[in-house]
Amino acid sequence: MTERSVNPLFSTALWLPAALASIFLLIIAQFSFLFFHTLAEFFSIIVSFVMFAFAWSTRRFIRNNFLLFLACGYFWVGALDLLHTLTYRGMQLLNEHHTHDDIAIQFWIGTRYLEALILLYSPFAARQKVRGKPIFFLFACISLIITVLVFNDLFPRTFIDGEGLTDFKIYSEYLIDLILLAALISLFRCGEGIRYREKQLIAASIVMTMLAELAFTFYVSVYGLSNIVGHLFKLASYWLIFNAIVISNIKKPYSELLASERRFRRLFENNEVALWNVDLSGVHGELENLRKRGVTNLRQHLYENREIAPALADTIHITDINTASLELFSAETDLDPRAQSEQLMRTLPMSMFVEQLCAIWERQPNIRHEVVFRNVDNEELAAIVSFQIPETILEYANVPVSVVDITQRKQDEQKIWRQANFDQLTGLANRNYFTDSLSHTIDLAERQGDKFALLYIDLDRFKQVNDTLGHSMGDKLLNDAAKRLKENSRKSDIIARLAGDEFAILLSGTGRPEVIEPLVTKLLNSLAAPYDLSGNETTISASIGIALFPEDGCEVADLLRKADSAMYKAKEDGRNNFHFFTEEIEKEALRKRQLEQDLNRAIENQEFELYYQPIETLDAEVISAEALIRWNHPLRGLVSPIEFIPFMEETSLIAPLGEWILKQACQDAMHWDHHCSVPPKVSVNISTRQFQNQNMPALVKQILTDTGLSADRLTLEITESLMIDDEDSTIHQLNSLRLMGVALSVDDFGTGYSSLSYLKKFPVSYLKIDRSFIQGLPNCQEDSALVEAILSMAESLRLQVVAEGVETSSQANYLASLKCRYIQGYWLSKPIPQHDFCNYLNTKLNSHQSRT
Ligand SMILES: Nc1nc2c(ncn2[C@@H]2O[C@@H]3COP(=O)(O)O[C@H]4[C@@H](O)[C@H](n5cnc6c(=O)[nH]c(N)nc65)O[C@@H]4COP(=O)(O)O[C@H]3[C@H]2O)c(=O)[nH]1
Repeated sequence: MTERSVNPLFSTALWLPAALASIFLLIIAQFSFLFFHTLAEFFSIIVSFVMFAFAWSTRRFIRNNFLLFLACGYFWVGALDLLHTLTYRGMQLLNEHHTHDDIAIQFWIGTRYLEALILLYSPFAARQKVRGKPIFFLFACISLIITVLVFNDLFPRTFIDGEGLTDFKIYSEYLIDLILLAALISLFRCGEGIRYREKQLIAASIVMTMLAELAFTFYVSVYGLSNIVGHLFKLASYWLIFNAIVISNIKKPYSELLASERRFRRLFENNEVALWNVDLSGVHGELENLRKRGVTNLRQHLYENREIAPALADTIHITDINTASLELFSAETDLDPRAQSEQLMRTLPMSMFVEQLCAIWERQPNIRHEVVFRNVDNEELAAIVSFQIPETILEYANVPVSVVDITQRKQDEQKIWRQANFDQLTGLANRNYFTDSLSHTIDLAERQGDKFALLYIDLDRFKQVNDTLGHSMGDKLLNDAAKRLKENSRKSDIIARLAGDEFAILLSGTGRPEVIEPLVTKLLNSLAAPYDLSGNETTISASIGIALFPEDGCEVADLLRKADSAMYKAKEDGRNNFHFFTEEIEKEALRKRQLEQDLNRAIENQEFELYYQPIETLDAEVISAEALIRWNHPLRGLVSPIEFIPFMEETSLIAPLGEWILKQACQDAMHWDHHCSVPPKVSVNISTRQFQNQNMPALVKQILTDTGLSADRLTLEITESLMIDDEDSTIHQLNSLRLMGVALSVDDFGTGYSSLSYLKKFPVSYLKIDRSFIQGLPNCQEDSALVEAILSMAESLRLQVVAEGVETSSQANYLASLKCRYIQGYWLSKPIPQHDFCNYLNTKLNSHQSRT
């Protein structure tokens, strides 16, 4: 309900006392007019003084300018009314000269002018800043002037005995009524700062005063009826203004307090944050006692007297809790909340309580703690406990403490932290956590002069397990390997999975190889033991590189890199091995890094060039030419592919270079078409990596289309290792190439794997007997036997054979005697630059033709 909708003028509580008082005064008037007059006037005088007392004493809290202005004015109105009452005829309190009708009425008129003007100006005062003392002084002066005028007979006559009221008196009353009318209008038009309820009551009060003034224009005798009526109106007017100013202003703070209490109670009850009202007065009292006993450092005192803190904790009581608190305490709501809260309080950590005591002691304004504790169901909870230290002693009895349950947030944070720092698959630390720990261990070891070792572990040929048994089995193996690493390490060691099949261990507290070696051997042995992958028994080995702190480095990246390089060295040394980092490894790694940079630049600057080595029949007919790459190094001159091809195969650089070689070789073969009468085929070496990482049939098809070379002019030289991989995708790619018409040749035949069964599966056309078997011919019996066996096997499988590395005529003749049709080697020609190869072909053709 709005304030405007309640009209205070219709309230019985307002009119009933006024009506009763009027009846009472009317009865009195029948017996003694003087007594009636005195009572009626004293009522208004008391109202005026009470108004002033109330406004003056509350001016700093209420800050109501309107009220203060009115009250200051009414104080002096009351004072003048007192003079009016005391000078009334028959009062006999002053001497005879000063008590007669005219003097009392003069005071009356002067006072009413003052009152009317106060009411006229008060709405304007409501909008200004009113300073009490000057205003009070101003009204004091005006009242003094009126008093002086009246007592010195300087005030105009208002009443003449026997004649009645003078014109001055009557017209003054009219004028006062006019001023009051103006006050009424200004109250509603200008009184913006005044509450509507107050306005209504004051307006009614003004109307009553106006009626009173009118009544006072009628009497001839001061004891006449109109005088009685006028005084009753005045009584009503003062009663109304008293209600407007005093009662409503006294009621207001109480009703606001009540509303605010209700608001806060709602806020307390319906708050989603757990709120406890805690009685800290006991604690406060005890702390004050300690202070009085001369304790200056509470923390120190509590440390020296351990029993104090728990004793103080016992003085704390929870006086109130809200519903959110109940949820915090227990899932079972029928438990006694107060008992639960007391029990919960006891589970809060004492360290937190000591901190809070110190904060109260130091009079810190706010206290905020993150705590972990157990609720009545013994569940672990995390919460933020916070409260404000009260300003006054009284408030210590009721300190609101908020307890925000952050258990879920903590769990989420923990989960996120685990995800960010631990490997999901194995539960080991991840690279992030490991590098942080490494950095921390370095700092600590530097300060304490400790040593430690960093182990970099890589599983050998893990990819094969993954590819053959599938990723889930690969994951299981990684998991089992991680378990074995954990089982064979100390608790203090930090074990991490850095990526894929790479692990690392931080062995703190030891940097001595004689201690590390047995441990690493134990790790290698445990990793090499068979794994049961859902029925498939699999073995896998590992290679471990070791870097030592501080000998090998004092930086995280440095140590990791060096342990990694040492691990590669262990792999090169035959796997299932470990290697400590050495300077030589570093140099080798540096060389490789340099090479990688150089090769990258070489690809960009097109520093590569193709040479061709002919493959011929024994009667000198060039049937093909093998493309062999050379690197025109700006400083080193021509660099052999032996130096860089294996390295490029390790990195991803082989793909762009292999593509360039294939395209260039096809273009060169097309060039021979135009410059040689019998152009040969072209043979291009393709590394295993290219088949694994690229779609070779698509690439070959694209290049053949781009260059215009027909597929039957192209032979791809592949290694045995590619076929031994026996992957579906490889078989598929080779079949596609063969179907396109591209011939396949097995390079370095005989050096690879013992099983020859792959020859049945793969669509190969040529076998190239490795140079190492040709070198011993014709004298070495073993080589001769092997070459003979290869030739006879090839014949039965209908495969063509090329003998590589033929350097002498005796080798060539011997091969001819064995019916080997094709040969390649320095005996025929060394690899020739592309721009000279046409000459070679033409010369060869001429001599072949002249011979035939
Ligand atoms: N001692 C001796 N050596 C002879 C004789 N006849 C040929 N050679 C050398 O034997 C290598 C034959 O090539 P490969 O076995 O495919 O072995 C090649 C091949 O595996 C690789 N390679 C060369 N060019 C390429 C290429 O374009 N792509 C790829 N992927 N690998 C290539 O580099 C290896 C070495 O190539 P090169 O140094 O050019 O060495 C060539 C060649 O110069 C001989 O009578 N006596």
